Amino acid sequence: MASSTQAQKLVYLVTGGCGFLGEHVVRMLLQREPQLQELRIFDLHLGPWLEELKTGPVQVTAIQGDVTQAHEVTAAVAGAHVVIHIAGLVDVFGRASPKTIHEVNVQGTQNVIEACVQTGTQFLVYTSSMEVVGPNIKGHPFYRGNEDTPYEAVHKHPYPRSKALAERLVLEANGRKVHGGLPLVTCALRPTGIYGEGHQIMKDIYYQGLRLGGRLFRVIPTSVEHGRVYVGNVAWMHVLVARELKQRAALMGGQVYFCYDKSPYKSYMDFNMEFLGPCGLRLVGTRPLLPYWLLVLLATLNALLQWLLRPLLLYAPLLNPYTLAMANTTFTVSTNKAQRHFGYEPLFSWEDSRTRTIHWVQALEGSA
Ligand SMILES: NC(=O)C1=CN([C@@H]2O[C@H](COP(=O)(O)OP(=O)(O)OC[C@H]3O[C@@H](n4cnc5c(N)ncnc54)[C@H](O)[C@@H]3O)[C@@H](O)[C@H]2O)C=CC1
Ligand SMILES: C[C@H](CCCC(C)(C)O)[C@H]1CC[C@H]2[C@@H]3[C@H](O)CC4=CC(=O)CC[C@]4(C)[C@H]3CC[C@]12C
Repeated sequence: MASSTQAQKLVYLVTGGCGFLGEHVVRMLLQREPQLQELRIFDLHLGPWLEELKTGPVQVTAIQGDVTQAHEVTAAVAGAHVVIHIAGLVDVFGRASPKTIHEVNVQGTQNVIEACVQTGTQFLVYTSSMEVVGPNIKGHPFYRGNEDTPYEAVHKHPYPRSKALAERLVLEANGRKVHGGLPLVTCALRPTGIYGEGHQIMKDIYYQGLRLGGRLFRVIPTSVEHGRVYVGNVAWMHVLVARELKQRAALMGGQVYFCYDKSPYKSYMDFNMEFLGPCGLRLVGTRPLLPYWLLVLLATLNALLQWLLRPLLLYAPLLNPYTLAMANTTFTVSTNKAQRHFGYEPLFSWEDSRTRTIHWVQALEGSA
């Protein structure tokens, strides 16, 4: 395979390229990566929108495949210069089993690493998550933290545990010799809660509000702040990291970067209201309408019901002990590491991000 210094035209592979973040990364690469010759999009489920991309100057190759199948991953990676590994099972609601989450997120990532090593692909960018740090189950706040802030990361839930294990695999693989003798260069991006066009949870909460007569009810105090980042800026960070990793391997290899932008620090629901408010929803209550102990009880009941009903049906409501703990724990980042290491500045201002997200909600079917 040609090295990046010889080749002006590059082959990128994006795993999970048809998901919420993946689609934004794919579109951003096509718009803003001039060195791109071929873009391979690997996903379990290919989206019909891929067809419209195939008429442009860059060769777009859609590959239906499963990251848990090593041979499928190796075939897709062979000949790629850069792999952006986004595919993952994002489940904090108990829809998938812990085993499946581990297989996709950990074994899938191991397969991607081994495929790079076997085929001689030198650059690997991994989409990790803020969840590899926290919030932890003890409810310790992480307030305006950065990549070096000490924090007691305790992972009991299968999703954050899997992301933490996978991130470690990626970072430990930095420096391994790939086929041909060159070193593998890896790094991991840790988005906080991503929002923007295509965000399924935002959509679910919006429809829930419509069903409740245009109202949502406050259950978490405004004082609990939650880190959020616009999907367009997360995509932009991926494009930049993938580009700069080739030039600044010594500095960036083996590093982690939080994904951040200028989105305001707010509670999860107050933040969502920035978009849902202009779309006709109202958040009832300036303080939580239910005492916290009652929420804990309801969340525990939901978990019990999920377990009891599992043989019959999948009961997976938004509220469970884990999501309650997440929503009720301050976790915000304040860092400029990405700016210092590879010149990242958010591409979209907060105003742009907000407007784009509002337009997307307004265009949803059944919108008020
Ligand atoms: N949504 C969020 O707020 C955050 C997400 N992340 C990470 O970003 C990545 C993308 O997340 P989203 O776009 O939100 O999720 P998503 O569910 O919309 O996208 C994940 C994509 O991976 C694909 N996929 C799942 N299992 C696969 C398999 N076995 N083989 C091949 N493809 C498979 C899915 O089909 C989907 O297209 C994930 O790795 C997630 O852990 C990190 C931080 C925050
Ligand atoms: C669903 C939660 C909000 C509803 C809580 C309720 C029922 C009490 O009102 C969401 C609160 C925090 C979210 C998570 C957070 O943004 C971090 C994440 C990172 C990821 O890598 C994946 C998604 C998520 C776990 C995200 C999921 C929804 C929340 C738990």
